[in-house]
Amino acid sequence: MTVPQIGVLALQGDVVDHMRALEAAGARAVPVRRASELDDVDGLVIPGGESTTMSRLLDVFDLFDPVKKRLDEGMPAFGSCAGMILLADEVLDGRPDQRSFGVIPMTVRRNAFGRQIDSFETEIGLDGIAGGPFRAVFIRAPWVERVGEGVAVLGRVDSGGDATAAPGGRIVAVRAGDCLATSFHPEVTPDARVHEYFVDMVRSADAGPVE
Ligand SMILES: NC(=O)CC[C@H](N)C(=O)O
Repeated sequence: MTVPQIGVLALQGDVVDHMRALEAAGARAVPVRRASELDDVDGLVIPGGESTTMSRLLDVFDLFDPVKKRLDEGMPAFGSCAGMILLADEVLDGRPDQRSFGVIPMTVRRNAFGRQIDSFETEIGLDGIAGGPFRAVFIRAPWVERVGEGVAVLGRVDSGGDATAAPGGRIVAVRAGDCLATSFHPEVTPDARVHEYFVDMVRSADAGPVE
């Protein structure tokens, strides 16, 4: 597959920015609003927005189970912010009725930075992404408090002396197999490297494991 077709879950959130970033990264981007539209995609982006609302809309549009099925079958996915929350298998400070796909074994705390500062930008290094630090934009962002087996930590934010943070800072970017998740919003900056990284993941998933 030279030009992968990547869906952006288009129920709510910053869909258009992700589509533009995916196209800039060499993919064809399509919005996904109904289950049949999942059939044609090689990967899926779950955008930022509000995870509680997205969880509800996934049920209303009968999309939760079809998306979960494709994810369980190994479809590559990238979740940013609310999308990260939707990929987690444990959500703290969530609403009791909010659901997530549970494909990345990690504990995510919603609005975690909110108690310190609502929205902020900072430069962070990302493992596997060359070319120097990445300008990361955090908007009522979650952080990751636990990563399970098979989850690689790709990026952290300096926790500014926060004694409850793990050494090295709060985890804000992870990869588990063909799933990628960031607390921040790479789609709002012109730097397409995170989307390029995901597009490469989708290409290699299609090629299958290296023998
Ligand atoms: N920018 C975002 O996606 C914010 C996420 C939001 N706080 C949530 O819990 O879903």
